[in-house]
Amino acid sequence: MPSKLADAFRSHPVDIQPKNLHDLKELPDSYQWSADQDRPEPEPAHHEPVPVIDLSDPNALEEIGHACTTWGVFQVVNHGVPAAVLDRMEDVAKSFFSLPAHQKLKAARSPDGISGYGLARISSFFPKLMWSEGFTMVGSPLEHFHTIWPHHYTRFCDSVEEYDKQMQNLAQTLMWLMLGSLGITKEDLNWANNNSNSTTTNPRAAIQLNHYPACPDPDRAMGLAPHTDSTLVTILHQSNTSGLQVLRAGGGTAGWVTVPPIRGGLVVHIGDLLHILSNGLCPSVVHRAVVNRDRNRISIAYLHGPPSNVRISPVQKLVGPSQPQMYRAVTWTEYLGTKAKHFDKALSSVRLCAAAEAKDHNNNNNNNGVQVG
Ligand SMILES: O=C(O)CCC(=O)C(=O)O
Ligand SMILES: [Fe+2]
Repeated sequence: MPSKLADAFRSHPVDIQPKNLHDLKELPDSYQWSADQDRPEPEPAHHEPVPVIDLSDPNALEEIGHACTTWGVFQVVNHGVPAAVLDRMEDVAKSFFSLPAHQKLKAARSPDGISGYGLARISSFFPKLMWSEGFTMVGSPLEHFHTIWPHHYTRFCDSVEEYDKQMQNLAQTLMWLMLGSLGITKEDLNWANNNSNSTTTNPRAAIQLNHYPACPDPDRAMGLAPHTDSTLVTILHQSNTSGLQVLRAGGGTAGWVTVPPIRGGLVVHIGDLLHILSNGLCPSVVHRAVVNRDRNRISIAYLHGPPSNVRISPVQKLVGPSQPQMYRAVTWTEYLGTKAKHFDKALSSVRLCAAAEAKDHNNNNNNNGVQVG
């Protein structure tokens, strides 16, 4: 098993080249999703909105606990990350995606690599292509940026570094709030207390830039197919154009719910590793991105995971006679490899006990048959 994050996909190369989607007047057949392939359908008229939590509110802990155990997603405001830092990062993404195709391809991700420009890796699990392009950064983007912008790379690198620092702090804060709401303290998780800041040699995060160009036939296209993130938590900044939808499971209100962009707000997704850590108490949210006719959309995902040598398993405090341990221990790199191989079956492939069948949200009957991974 590879131990470095950058090696996670060595055994599962994906070689699908991005195509230039700008200026296409019609949706090519290879991008036309049918209804049984989760083509975006209208949102249910009455549904609860995704919770918006003010981190400066004294009730924030309680609200986070509720959002984590029910939705697996929430938005945060008053989170302390300056709007200018978000704006500068959005500028990096816009500057990159507006480059001509041949320039972007200078930073192409290799088929078995993790960093660089390309289509979402999950494309290989679907018969149709997604209407998007992405750029993934694990560790410093310096090499790629130097190639693309020989004269301006320092400015762009600085914006990424600043964003990374702010997001790392916020991710830690959110993790402790989420775990705190489940009664987990720092004493229960030894690895999480080690705050050695060796992020360049031992990345605990990836930054994923996504671009969804305006689309001539948005109702038949898919920006990013339904999936769960292979992280502890993901913090998502979306530009002022909506597109993110989360799957609300359960009862009469089941369906896709749009997460409207809030100026300065950030979306927090629970990832599969936090689902494992919480012994299934917190669902990792199934989400997707839809596209629209007139506007380009940018999103920036900060994918936060554990240090690469740490094996994530259910916290012992959450395991007992009535709550058997649901998952075996996995490192982040191992889990990424498992996801690259099994996609929507990745969580069940690390599951230990039958009780998990009933509890695991990804296996319930209300998920409308979508692919989760
Ligand atoms: O663009 C979005 O809103 C979703 C992006 C996303 O889910 C991802 O990068 O994993
Ligand atoms: Fe995602």
